[in-house]
Parts: sequence; structure tokens; C-alpha cells
Amino acid sequence: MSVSATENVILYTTFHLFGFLFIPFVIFSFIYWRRSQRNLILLSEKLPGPKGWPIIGNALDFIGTSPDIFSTIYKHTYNYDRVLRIWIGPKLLVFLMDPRDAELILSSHVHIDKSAEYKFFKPWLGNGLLISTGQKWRSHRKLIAPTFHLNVLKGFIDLFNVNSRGTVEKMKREEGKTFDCHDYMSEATVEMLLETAMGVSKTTQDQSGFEYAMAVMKMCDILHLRHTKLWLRPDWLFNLTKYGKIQKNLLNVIHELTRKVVKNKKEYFNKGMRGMTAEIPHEVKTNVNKESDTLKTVVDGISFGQSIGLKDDLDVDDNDVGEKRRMAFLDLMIEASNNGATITDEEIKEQVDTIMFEGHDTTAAGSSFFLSLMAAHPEIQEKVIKEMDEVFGDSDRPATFADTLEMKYLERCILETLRIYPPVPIIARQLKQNVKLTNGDYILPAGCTVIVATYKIHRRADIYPNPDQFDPDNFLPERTSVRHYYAFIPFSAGPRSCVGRKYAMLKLKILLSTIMRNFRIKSDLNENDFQLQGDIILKRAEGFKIRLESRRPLAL
Ligand code: HEM
Repeated sequence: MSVSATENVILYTTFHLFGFLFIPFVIFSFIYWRRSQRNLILLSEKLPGPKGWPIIGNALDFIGTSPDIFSTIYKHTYNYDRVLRIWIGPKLLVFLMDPRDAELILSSHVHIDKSAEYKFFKPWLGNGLLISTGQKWRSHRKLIAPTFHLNVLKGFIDLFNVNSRGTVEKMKREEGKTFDCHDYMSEATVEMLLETAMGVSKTTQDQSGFEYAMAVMKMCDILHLRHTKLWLRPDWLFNLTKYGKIQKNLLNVIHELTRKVVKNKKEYFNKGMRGMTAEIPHEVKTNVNKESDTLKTVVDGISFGQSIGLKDDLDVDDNDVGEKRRMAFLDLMIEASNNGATITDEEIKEQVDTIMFEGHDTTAAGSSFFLSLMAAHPEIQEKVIKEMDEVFGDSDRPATFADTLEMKYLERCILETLRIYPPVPIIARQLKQNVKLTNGDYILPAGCTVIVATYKIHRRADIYPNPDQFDPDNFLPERTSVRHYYAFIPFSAGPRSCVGRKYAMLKLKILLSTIMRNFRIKSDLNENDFQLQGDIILKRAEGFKIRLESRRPLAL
């Protein structure tokens, strides 16, 4: 027998062995799975959704580029108004698009477990606040939430100003050119987080915030691939691919920075330098103590990005937060660890990674969408500029907390940006028990992944007239007062709401007002040209392309 004939025999035998063993294995596994998941399957059959293929379900919807997948899933929501069932192989996803159902899940103290997809974050964020659950999440949330109360945040205003002015200075290099503003927003938000919540000066970091921000962006791309491509899900297979190797390198960059941040802070702390943020230049110091302590809201019906009817652990009366607890995030973590076993060093690092990720990519996307929308809607931009001129006149003084309360129109534009392009477009939870929805006979089965579809809720025509139109008047009091509280949830809501909500709103107002005092934003593209991709954080696939035109000498 020749060599090629032998090869043919081997191939033939292997093929048949594969047929004899693999196909029965798949069929047997499928039957076993159907029997063991009877509750899930029976209840899912009553849920509305597009027809799928045997075994793979609707997995074909997840083939293609990121914008393709986003648009395919979004198109389904036109046919299914409140609830949408999708199968990806054996995995059942149920999208909720009615604010009443969103409330049912998000306000619950029971349905707080994150979905299995969050496990891909684990090598990066460990058991940080975003993914932990149970008692660990409860005790760490209790520790961390007070470090984002308003009385702590007011102490950050000067640093928000310094960094916003630095960003304007850097962006000036791009004047007249078309460029992607996301890189600038990303770098600015990383540096602000380092200097405020982490309390370390960016100049003491020998690795730039920019490098970190880019690594985070690439990590998000990889995580998105693992969510949508079934073969990248098992760790052993993923680690063999080029993506596994890239992830390893990216995590080295990310963790090197966070380790350094914790180490530096501990050194300061041991030298007795506590309760500090980075150094503030004299010329931008504002007198925070003289500022009005009022908690009044700026846009009626909405308080720091959330409906005023929704209260969470950030909304405690600031006078109830004792002196000792008025500490910035990393200071408090280190003090807690020095004082006992509430939190270990490894857990501190995980929380730093979590805050750095959650606090940076979300606000970078939010501010980049805002600037893109200003360019696409010049008439709205002029109203923002008019308000800036009314608040600051010709002065180039830094913004104060009182000024932020006067930026009513700017705030409406920020809220409208977060409505129409919510940086976190969906929120996913794993159900441990069946849940009956608020209206109708639908029951979500235990074991399914329930997805609160923020992006769709924010674009319901029965809640927002002309839902796809950028209209800051959606946040006029007469409109906010008649809406369901859960009709606007960019920061989620309930016990697992975003811990950085107030931080984000304050920072966005200072950063964006500083930019709008200095530039007019232009673009050759309009909103219809935006291609959306929902890789964990919502982004413009083509980049956030804008052009800057100087309004006046820099307010620096
Ligand atoms: C525009 C900016 C932001 C948006 C739209 C946003 C949105 C959200 C959303 C929707 C969640 C819930 C996610 C989920 O359940 O899967 C969340 C959680 C979280 N966010 Fe934000 N966020 C923003 C800024 C920030 C900032 C500035 C920080 C910190 C400085 C932060 C820290 C966190 C943390 C730690 C969690 C997890 C909370 C928990 O599970 O208890 N976020 N955020």
C-alpha cells in the first residue's frame, strides 16, 4: 500500500469514528440537557422571540461585525415590544424593554447576581464591586459608597478643573483637523480618577494614563469577542488563541498601573500623609467651604443622573456622613485594611481595578457622545454656549460647585446624551428563581440571563416622543414628571446602581463646560452616520470624529 493510500485509510477511519462517537455524543447531551432544564425550556416557550435553529438557537444573529450584531439584536426589539427571548445554543437570554419590568429586577435585593458573562472580567477585575455578589458585595458596597458622597466629591472640584484645562490645552493641538476625541476623553478621565478617587498625582506615575486607557479599550474588545463568539468562551480554548496571549499582555499593563497606585498610596499613608488628593495649583483653588451646601437639583425631577423618586445609598443626607468617613476611595480602603480584616490587599487591588475601569470607560464614552452630538446639532450647541457665557461672562476663572448648579441647559444635554446613547447599553443578571413579569403571563425561568435593555427602554416611542431625536427638552420638568422612574436608567438603579453616579455627573459638567467655554465643535458627519457598537460600553465604531474651532483665547 502506498503512503497516500495509508493516509486515506486513516482519514476514512477517523471520519467514521468521529461520526460514530461525536454525533451520538451531541444528541445524547442535547437530550440530557433538555431533561435537566425542563423548567427553563417550558417557561421559555411561552416567551416571545424569533424562531431559532435546533441546538444553536439564534446563535447566527451573533455572526458578523460588532455594529452588525448590535443592529440585528436591536431590529428584533421592533417586533417584540416588552420581552424578547433569544437562545444562543443552550443559553437563554431574555431582554426586558418595559420600565416596569426593569424595576422588578433592578429594585430587588434578591436578583443581584451578575450573569455568567461577567466571569470573563474576572482575570481583570477579580471579585471587585462590579461582579462580586452576596455578603462580600454587600460589605464592600457599604464601605465604598460613602467615598462617592457629595461632600467628598466637592473636594475634587479643583482637580476636575485642573485636568479639564489640561485636556483643553492638549486638544488645542487638533484645532481645525478632524480627529477622534475619545482618546482625549479617555486619558482625561483616567488621570482625573488617579488624582481624585485614588489620590495619587499623575506625575508620580511613570506609566502614562494614555497607555492604560488604550489597554482598557483593547481589553473591552476582547471581552466583547468572548461574549459573542461561542468558541472563545471556554478558558482553555481561549488561552490557546492569539486573543488569550494579547489579553495576558494587556492585563500586565493594566495591573502594573493599579499595583503601583496602591503601593504609592500605602507609602504616603505610612508616612502619615492621609486624606490627600493630588496637589492643586494655587490659581485654580476654589473655596469649597464657602460654596452653598444645598442639595437642590438642577434639572427638576432628576438628581445627579437619576429620577428624583429613586433613592439609593448615595442619596443619604450628607450631614449623616461622619467626619471619619469623609475620605476619598483609596484612602478609606487602606485605612480599613490597616484597622482590621475588612478588606485584604488583594481585594483593594481588585476594587481599584474596578473603579478605574467603571469610572473611566463609561465617562469617556458619555463625554465623546456629547461632543459628537454638539457637532451634529449646532442650534443646540449655541444654546449651551450661551449658557456658558451667562454663567462665566468673559472670565476665565475655574468652575465652582455653585456654577455647576447654574448649568441647567448643559445638564439637560448631558442627560439627553445618556438617554439616547447610554454608555452601558444593557445590564445583565442571572436569575436563581422564577420571576413573574408585571403585566401578562410571562414568567422568567430560573437559570436564564435576564437583560435590562436600557438602550431600548430609553428609545420607547410611548415614553419619549420622537425617541431617536436628540432633544434636551425631554428633561423639562413637565416631561420628567410624567415618566416612570425606571424610564431613564443610564446608571442602573436600586441596590446595585452605579456607585460613581454623582462623581460622573459632576466631572462631566466640569470637563464639558471647560471644553464648551473654549471651542465650538464641528463635524462633517451627522447623527445618521454614527455606527454603534455595544462592546460592553457603547461606542461609535468609526471613532468619535469631530473638529474644533477656537471660541476665544483659552480660559487657562
Ligand atoms: C457616565 C458615566 C457612568 C455610567 C453611564 C455608569 C453606568 C453604570 C451602570 C449601568 C452600572 C450597573 C452595571 C451592571 O449592573 O452591570 C454601573 C455600576 C458601577 N459603576 Fe458606573 N457608570 C458611570 C460612571 C462611573 C464612575 C465614574 C464610577 C467610579 C468612579 C463608577 C463605578 C461603578 C461601580 C463600582 C459599579 C458597580 C456597582 C455595584 O455593583 O455595586 N461608574 N455603572
